[in-house]
Amino acid sequence: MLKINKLNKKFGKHTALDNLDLNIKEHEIYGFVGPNGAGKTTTMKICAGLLKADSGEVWIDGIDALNNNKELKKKIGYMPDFFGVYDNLKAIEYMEFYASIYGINGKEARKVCMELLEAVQLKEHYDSYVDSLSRGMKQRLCLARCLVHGPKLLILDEPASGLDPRARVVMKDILKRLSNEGMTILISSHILPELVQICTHAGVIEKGRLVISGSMEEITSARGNARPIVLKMVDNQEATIRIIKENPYTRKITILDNVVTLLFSGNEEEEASLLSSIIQGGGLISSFTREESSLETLFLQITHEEET
Ligand SMILES: Nc1ncnc2c1ncn2[C@@H]1O[C@H](COP(=O)(O)OP(=O)(O)OP(=O)(O)O)[C@@H](O)[C@H]1O
Repeated sequence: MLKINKLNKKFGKHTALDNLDLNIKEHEIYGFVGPNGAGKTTTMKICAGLLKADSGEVWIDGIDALNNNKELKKKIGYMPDFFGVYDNLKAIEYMEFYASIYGINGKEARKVCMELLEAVQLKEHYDSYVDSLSRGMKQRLCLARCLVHGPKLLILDEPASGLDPRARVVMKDILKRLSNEGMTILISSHILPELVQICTHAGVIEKGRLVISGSMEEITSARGNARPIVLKMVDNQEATIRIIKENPYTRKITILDNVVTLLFSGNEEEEASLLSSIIQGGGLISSFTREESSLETLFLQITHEEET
């Protein structure tokens, strides 16, 4: 459904995309994960025909997307991370405005728009002003607007950002339903546990390159049995970190606030010995657990890793 070959984009001297390859098949919900500035938005904007690439190819449902903007627009629905809404319009007027852009008018527009409002759980709000809707509702309205012309590929840039947990669950359910109905979805997010729940496939992008891609199972097992030790430091962090770094079985260490994620090659005994030396060294920690390998730890490993 979406095939990207050797895509390149520079902003001045800065390389945003560096020979990026990506392949998403029909009906996949593909999570696009990467740290700030990795190139997610740039990739999505190029796929949506909003930004010119320097070189490379993008194929969407058989269309050469970089050279066929008109056909491309019919194939995709793009929801940006920051979206404008028309606050002085009612929800149904907002939808019908977008429908008219695609040549859908009158009774047909009303029917299509009401169906879509129902699909995003906003049917009862069809007559409400957009500015009276909550952030989650506005985001769902924006999603409904992206669907008005029946696209085959949805490109969603951080659709859950700024949403409270309940609104995220609603958004997730809607996306799952769309996928079950045949939609292919490319979705970027920093909220990694959420991507794990919703996505069938994922890829991690860093510095404009795809560093890993595949089904969720393939990805989480790709790094073997890299089950990290996660520990929470309460006090004397410097001593704890020094002791961990000095341990001969420490392979990689990631520190985010007071949480250390550690790739450790030792067995259970060596693990216990590490814990004991941290405590003897004056480190105060509130938890020390060996976790399952997950997309989140993999992401940390790939993107924030610090060689020891
Ligand atoms: N219009 C622009 N002009 C100059 N540099 C840009 C422009 N747009 C993006 N960049 C740079 O290109 C790189 C990739 O940016 P991009 O927005 O694609 O990253 P991202 O993965 O979407 O990040 P985030 O998660 O923060 O949204 C960054 O270093 C960014 O600063």
